[in-house]
Amino acid sequence: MPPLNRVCVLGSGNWGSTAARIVGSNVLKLADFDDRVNIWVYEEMVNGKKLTEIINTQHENVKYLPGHKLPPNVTAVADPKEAVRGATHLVVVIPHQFVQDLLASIHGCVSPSAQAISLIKGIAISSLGMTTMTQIIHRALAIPVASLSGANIADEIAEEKYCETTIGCSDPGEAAVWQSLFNTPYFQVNCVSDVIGVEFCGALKNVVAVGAGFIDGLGLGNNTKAAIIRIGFLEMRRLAMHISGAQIQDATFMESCGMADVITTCYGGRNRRLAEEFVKTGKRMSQLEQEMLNGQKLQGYLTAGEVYSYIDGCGIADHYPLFTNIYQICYQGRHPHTIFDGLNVDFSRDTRTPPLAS
Ligand SMILES: NC(=O)c1ccc[n+]([C@@H]2O[C@H](COP(=O)([O-])OP(=O)(O)OC[C@H]3O[C@@H](n4cnc5c(N)ncnc54)[C@H](O)[C@@H]3O)[C@@H](O)[C@H]2O)c1
Ligand SMILES: O=P(O)(O)OC[C@H](O)CO
Repeated sequence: MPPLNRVCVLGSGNWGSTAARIVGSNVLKLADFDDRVNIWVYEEMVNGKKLTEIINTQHENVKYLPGHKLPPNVTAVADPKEAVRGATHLVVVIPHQFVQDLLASIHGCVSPSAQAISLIKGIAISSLGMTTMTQIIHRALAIPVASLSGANIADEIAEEKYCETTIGCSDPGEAAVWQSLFNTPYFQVNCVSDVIGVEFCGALKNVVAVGAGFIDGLGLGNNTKAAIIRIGFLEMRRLAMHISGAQIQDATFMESCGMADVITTCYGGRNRRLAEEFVKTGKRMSQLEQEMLNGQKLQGYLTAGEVYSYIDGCGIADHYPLFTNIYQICYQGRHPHTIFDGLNVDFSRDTRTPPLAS
């Protein structure tokens, strides 16, 4: 009999713990997967005890996903090298600012026949330009990497409220395996071949969420927020197409990872909530993150900085007035009302859809 596949979840925050809950339950139904699922936990003390010990005895991540039990076959491991040992399927789900350090810590420990999926919403800027998380993981581990992103507020999924998600995977066989690991009656997975398009959507919507939070903080209404969502969505698509061109499919933007995620994040996400407080209190985002999130991390204001450094470096910032305004409000002390400056951009030539025959 061939050896069983084994999953390791790298990350145990709000979404990481929720993903481990889903995968931990699904592997029990899959004959070719080992029941044991390791979850790498960035170790910390919670109420005088190690978080790994709490998870392994109470089967609950009391700090990042309180009130929801993890299946007992999910085992918390503090050493990332030990966590990935023997894993055939890596689920990478940590805040994007920590991914490089994590990958360095497991260098040489991952089986060359393993594969990975990134649930991270973020991008990175390097001398190579703007890179996605699947590209970074692939470069570090030299294994195939898929992406998963969608309108997925973790707390709602932990409560098993129906939603959809999108997996981007170029190999249909591997996509089917990832789907079997994640799909549940309340978490409906749709697979597409556009790996990078899925993750660009997930990363860039966090910047739009910051803009939506500014609108809420200014006390403006639903129509105004809808305008920011529409323009933000078009800037997301324009930037993704600019960077990866033909690799990205227009249809991806209509999946859960695209339009649906922009909507949910602009109404219910952490980035939106803290951006609203930023306007109301005048505090910095990093301070609000520390005060309000109990260790959870924001991606949106960091991504706004990364996006701006890229578009400014390329001399194309004037094609992205909303992203530029959000960056300048976050980092340069501009008043949130300036979010509307220069938003009358023509996006009509961005679509690749041919005109309908008359
Ligand atoms: N929470 C959600 O609703 C949600 C949904 C979809 C996608 N995501 C994405 O998933 C990714 C992970 O977010 P999350 O919500 O699971 O995390 P989180 O924000 O809830 O928690 C932060 C995590 O980072 C860990 N951490 C802190 N310092 C660290 C360090 N130096 N090195 C490594 N880890 C450290 C903490 O232990 C904790 O596990 C992000 O890219 C996020 O955008 C989140
Ligand atoms: O809480 P946020 O703003 O990090 O968003 C969470 C998810 O990405 C929504 O799909």
